[in-house]
Amino acid sequence: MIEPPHPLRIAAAPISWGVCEVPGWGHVLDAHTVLAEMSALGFTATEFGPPGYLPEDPGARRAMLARYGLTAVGGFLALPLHDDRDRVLDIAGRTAALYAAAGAEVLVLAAATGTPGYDSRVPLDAAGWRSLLDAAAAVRDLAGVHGLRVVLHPHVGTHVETAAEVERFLAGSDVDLCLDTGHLLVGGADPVALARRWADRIGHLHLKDVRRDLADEIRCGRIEYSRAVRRGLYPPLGAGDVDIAAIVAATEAAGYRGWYVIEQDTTLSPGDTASGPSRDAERSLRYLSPDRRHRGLRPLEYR
Ligand SMILES: O=C1[C@@H](O)[C@H](O)[C@@H](O)[C@H](O)[C@H]1O
Repeated sequence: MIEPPHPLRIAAAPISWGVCEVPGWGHVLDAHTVLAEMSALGFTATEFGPPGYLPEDPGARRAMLARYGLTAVGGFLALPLHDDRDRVLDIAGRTAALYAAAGAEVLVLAAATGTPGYDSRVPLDAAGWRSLLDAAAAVRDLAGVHGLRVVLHPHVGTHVETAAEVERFLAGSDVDLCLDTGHLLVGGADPVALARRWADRIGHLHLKDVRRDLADEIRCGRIEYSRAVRRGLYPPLGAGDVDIAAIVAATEAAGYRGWYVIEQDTTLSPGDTASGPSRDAERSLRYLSPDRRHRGLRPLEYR
């Protein structure tokens, strides 16, 4: 059993406190509350959350994070890459400028369908795929001008969702991957196998654990994605069916030195406080912590 040879760069994300880009997703806690919770748990970096959650002025955004001892990792941006290229590039360009000026490193792109939410989609045809791949490369170039790394995030209810679509994207593009362990498993991929096979294409990581029973129900169409999230699709790291330790081992062995963002997508109801999500985030942090032994936990096995 080996501990990783250097500290992992661990970061938080607002989605773990229910802050999501999907309209009507659930009760939204104010940003100060969420940042204070991250800080109290010892996080020193975070993703941004959806547009409008943090100040739109980059200096104000950076200062707000700094007030809680946090620096910027980057953020998630779901755009209909297959459609309306000018609009997509306009939004991506403005977002990249904001992210970079606020001190971020990475822009996490998803291939949105164009309809809100992630509960349904119609797969793309060949022409749609060509536009998607082309726009992803254009976003990568645009954001590169600002010094940002662009990665494509496979996501349920987007055009890069299933195992075959992830492979198709990787084979057809040189834009790297945000390996989101949760969405990959829900989409039917094996995140450990993928982490090993495409280790040199991983530009960013979202660590999620998943309940496989609910993931199977989503894939069979028995339950909508948003309902499965409400029913606890994503438990804290170590409490679900994803072999997180094997994934970290694979990426570390391949020389990955980027961020490990802990994400436990959740929804809150009116009246909910931050305490439930914070308890879960603490549990995930403990799962990843190198001093697990001192906390009475079994060391992670980095094979
Ligand atoms: O994985 C993710 C989503 O599930 C979620 O929808 C987004 O809010 C996150 O930022 C993203 O990283």
